[in-house]
Amino acid sequence: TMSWGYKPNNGPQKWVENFPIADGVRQSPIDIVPGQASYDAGLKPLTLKYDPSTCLDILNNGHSVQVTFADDTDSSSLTDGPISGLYRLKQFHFHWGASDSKGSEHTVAGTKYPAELHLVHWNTKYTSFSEAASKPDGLAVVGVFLKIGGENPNLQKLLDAFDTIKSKGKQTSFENFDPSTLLPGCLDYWTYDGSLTTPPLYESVTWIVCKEPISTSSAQMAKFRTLLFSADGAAQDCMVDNYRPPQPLKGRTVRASFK
Ligand SMILES: COc1ccc2c(ccc[n+]2C(=O)c2ccc(S(N)(=O)=O)cc2)c1
Ligand SMILES: [Zn+2]
Repeated sequence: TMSWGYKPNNGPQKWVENFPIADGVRQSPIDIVPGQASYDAGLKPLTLKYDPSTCLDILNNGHSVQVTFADDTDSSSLTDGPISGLYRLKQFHFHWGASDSKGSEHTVAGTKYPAELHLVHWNTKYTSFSEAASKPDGLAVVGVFLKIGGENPNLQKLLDAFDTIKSKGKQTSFENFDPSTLLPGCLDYWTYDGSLTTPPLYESVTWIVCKEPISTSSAQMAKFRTLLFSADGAAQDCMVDNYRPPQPLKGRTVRASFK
């Protein structure tokens, strides 16, 4: 049997067949409607402390491009914001479209961005990422939209590694990258209780979506589209449109850290 993907025969409309939680009460992504978000003065600013020496490698996992971090210490962490305790950075990855008109998972009043960055952190009240991944307060993912503007020199460091990880299963060492260089200047955010946006779709994510996008160029977006869903030797299948569309809010409240 084929594993899950983003095509008509194995994509988001089919995931519920093997992952019934796809129709759950706190699924992600969602359409964020700023006018309906509730400003919460109790929300703290995000504290993101990243140590570039924890950066390990860059991988094509067949669904996205992922940069993985050493998470055996608290060196790269998320605290404050809407969460309590300390969450360690495990990895970051992206979702993007076949064209600049689509690609993000969250949307803002129906607006799609060409891509979305996810920085995945796990709650150190649990002993590991794997244990945390299925707990209701196990993960916190910071989402950052990418919009078409000037070329992004920090993003380029990632793109320069893409030729060596073109196909599924390829990975290469990637050291001393500082993920904070991919954060917007303003860290105002929306937050809500959600899920992983890919199978197993665990309802374990506190979502923290930054209001301000970072920039990328059309040429840089084209570089993302040179990656392949397929492994070496298989028919070349361009890695594009690896995003899940927005899911029903089902009564959830989206809070804003800003007025
Ligand atoms: C069997 O247990 C797991 C647990 C997690 C898995 C996973 C397979 C793929 C991705 N993950 C992830 O960790 C994962 C999936 C989606 C996201 S997302 N796009 O940030 O919501 C982040 C992280 C399997
Ligand atoms: Zn993601």
